[in-house]
Amino acid sequence: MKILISEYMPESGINRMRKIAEVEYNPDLWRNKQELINKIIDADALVVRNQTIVDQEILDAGKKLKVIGRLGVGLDNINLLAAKQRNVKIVSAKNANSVSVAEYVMAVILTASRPIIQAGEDVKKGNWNRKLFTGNEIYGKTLGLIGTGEIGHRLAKRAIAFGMKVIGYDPYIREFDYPFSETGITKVELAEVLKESDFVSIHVPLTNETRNLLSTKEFNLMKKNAIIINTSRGGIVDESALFKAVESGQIAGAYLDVLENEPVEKDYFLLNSSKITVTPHIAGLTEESQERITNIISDEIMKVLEGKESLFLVSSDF
Ligand SMILES: NC(=O)C1=CN([C@@H]2O[C@H](COP(=O)(O)OP(=O)(O)OC[C@H]3O[C@@H](n4cnc5c(N)ncnc54)[C@H](O)[C@@H]3O)[C@@H](O)[C@H]2O)C=CC1
Ligand SMILES: O=C(O)CCC(=O)C(=O)O
Repeated sequence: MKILISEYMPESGINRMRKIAEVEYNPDLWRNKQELINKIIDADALVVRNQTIVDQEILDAGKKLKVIGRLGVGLDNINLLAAKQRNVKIVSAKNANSVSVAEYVMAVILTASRPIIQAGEDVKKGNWNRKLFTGNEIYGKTLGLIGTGEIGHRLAKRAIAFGMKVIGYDPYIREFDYPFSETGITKVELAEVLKESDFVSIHVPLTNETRNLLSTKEFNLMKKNAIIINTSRGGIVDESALFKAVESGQIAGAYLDVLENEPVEKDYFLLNSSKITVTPHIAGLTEESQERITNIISDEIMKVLEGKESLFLVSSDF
């Protein structure tokens, strides 16, 4: 059997899978579609992160393909319907990086509120500007969540521990899975999240419905001091409209871990705003989450290839 890995995977997972199959590891393969097509022809399994676009053409080429392992959560880079039609199973690492993303968002909220890095740099210049670096408390501020699933409810728990009020919009959440009484999130409509929040954090998948979910109309509802945090997917926030909203002072700023087209060059227009901070899709990337994800995905791929039951199969009911 052959397992093809087209993006970065920690060595421990690769070695685990070598016990049952030949493993071809090429972390840059996602960049070259033709090479991926050539290599997938005799692969039984494919392992990807979020950069390999697994479209119909790739799935057509993968005649022997039985399973795709997603080293993470978001599935917007995989044509799920085409995979289902070809009986290719998908395993994903549900919630294995949720704590990492929740902690990243808390770090952003604290960074936006207290200029510690800037104050430290100023002191190194020989200054002692105490008043200049007066910050804000996050205690009593409102965090608005768009999407209250695995990441959203973990973030709520952490924000509530800091004394924040947490409201959330998620029309599809199942109360049975995530009881709001236990998560501490007050369930509201999207407009209320936008009107009431000091921080708006996005935690929904990229779908036809969520593409450009936040654009000019939505920014116009927001407070002037509000900060948008997007760790979810580029494409959910309309980037041109965001740039205008931030530069015109309609909202205070944005922290984006994800962009519509990744990676970007240094002249990318969003990087020209001093009020927008972009990080290179790292919210879920910690040593701990990577170990969890690697173990789950390598184990689950082997289970599928050996005909055993996997509890990490993505539902084909979409
Ligand atoms: N930047 C990073 O490193 C990472 C990014 N992600 C992204 O975060 C997303 C969310 O991850 P999880 O919380 O684990 O997923 P999840 O599936 O547990 O939660 C997503 C929630 O969004 C809700 N939702 C779906 N459509 C919606 C809509 N139109 N309006 C409002 N709510 C809607 C669902 O009901 C669900 O509760 C992933 O799909 C992925 O794109 C996930 C992990 C790491
Ligand atoms: O760490 C990665 O490769 C991507 C994480 C992510 O975006 C996800 O899990 O959906």
